[in-house]
Amino acid sequence: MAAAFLLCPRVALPLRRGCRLVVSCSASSSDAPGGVEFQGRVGFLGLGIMGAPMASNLIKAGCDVTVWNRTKSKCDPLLSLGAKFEASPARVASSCDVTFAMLADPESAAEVACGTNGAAEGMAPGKGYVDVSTVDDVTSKLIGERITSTGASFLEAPVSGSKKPAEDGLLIFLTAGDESLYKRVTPLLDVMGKSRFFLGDVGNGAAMKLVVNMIMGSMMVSFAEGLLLSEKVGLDRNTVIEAISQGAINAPMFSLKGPSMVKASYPTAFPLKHQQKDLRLALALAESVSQPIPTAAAANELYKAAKSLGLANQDFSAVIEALKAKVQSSQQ
Ligand SMILES: NC(=O)C1=CN([C@@H]2O[C@H](COP(=O)(O)OP(=O)(O)OC[C@H]3O[C@@H](n4cnc5c(N)ncnc54)[C@H](OP(=O)(O)O)[C@@H]3O)[C@@H](O)[C@H]2O)C=CC1
Ligand SMILES: O=CCCC(=O)O
Repeated sequence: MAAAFLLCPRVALPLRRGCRLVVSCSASSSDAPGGVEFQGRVGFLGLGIMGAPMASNLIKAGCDVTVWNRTKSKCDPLLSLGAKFEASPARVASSCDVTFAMLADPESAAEVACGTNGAAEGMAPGKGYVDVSTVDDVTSKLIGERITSTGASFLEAPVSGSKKPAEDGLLIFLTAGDESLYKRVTPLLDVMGKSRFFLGDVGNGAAMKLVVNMIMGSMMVSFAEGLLLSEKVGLDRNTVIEAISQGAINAPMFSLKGPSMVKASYPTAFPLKHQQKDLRLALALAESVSQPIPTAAAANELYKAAKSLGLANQDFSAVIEALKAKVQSSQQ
């Protein structure tokens, strides 16, 4: 799809009221060949590592975007790009046609949607709420029920892809819920992402996201073990990374994170605390259907150990430090 964008660029036409975003590339909006358009005002709640670049891409595409963030100063760069500000999620929702939310975890996603001055208070028939945070299916259903009780529509749409894909508009949306809202926001998803899946009922998007991140969390631990073993047996770790990149277990994550892990540097793209949250939620999901996931359970213990070493806000690749600490404690 990225290649298709090169051949068929997206066209953004801002109007006086709201956003008239015309996606002229049928490859990016295959369910409406010949182009689809979104008309209306767009709200964005939560301007962290992911939310800020996603909202920024919507503004750059010509959308009329209104933002809110708990820490207000994080709105400033978006306001400089032309965003409007409202003082609460409820006010954003009542002034916008569709509101996106990118919050840290189930607790914050539920609070921002359903709490006092939360988005639900500003919702009404004809409006839509799209939660792109990574949460569990139970939380997503709770948010969905509260939003739809106002007559508004709800779509869960967690994303694969990290800080750089968010900046580059190359995320992967794993959506579920109201299909007409999905179709309505397709042009917006295609500004922020390179692909999208519609998975049916609310909960399926959350479950898909947790499965993907469960695999990713275990892969990272296995990679970290490999790097430490390589070092112990005298192999050059950068050569190990290069050899991996040529073979069947090649993954962009290894080439991207490996060189900085060798240098014990963990610039944050995906915070370790969020990876541990996703493993915790995946374990609960597996428990709910009596599915054993012992490798993920072991990986989760290492992320918990890394958090207790003060690494919660570092990149999740810092989990390697928990393995190093294990070696040190076994030598004492
Ligand atoms: N980073 C990544 O690579 C990816 C992250 N995700 C998921 O996306 C979500 C956001 O991640 P990311 O942007 O990295 O996280 P950040 O920690 O950078 O941002 C979290 C956001 O949630 C807000 N927040 C936290 N607690 C509350 C609360 N109690 N009330 C209101 N707002 C709150 C923060 O506000 P404040 O600024 O005030 O702290 C901030 O806007 C998470 O669910 C994560 O798992 C998904 C894909 C990739
Ligand atoms: O939830 C975070 C996912 C990070 C990624 O897909 O690279």
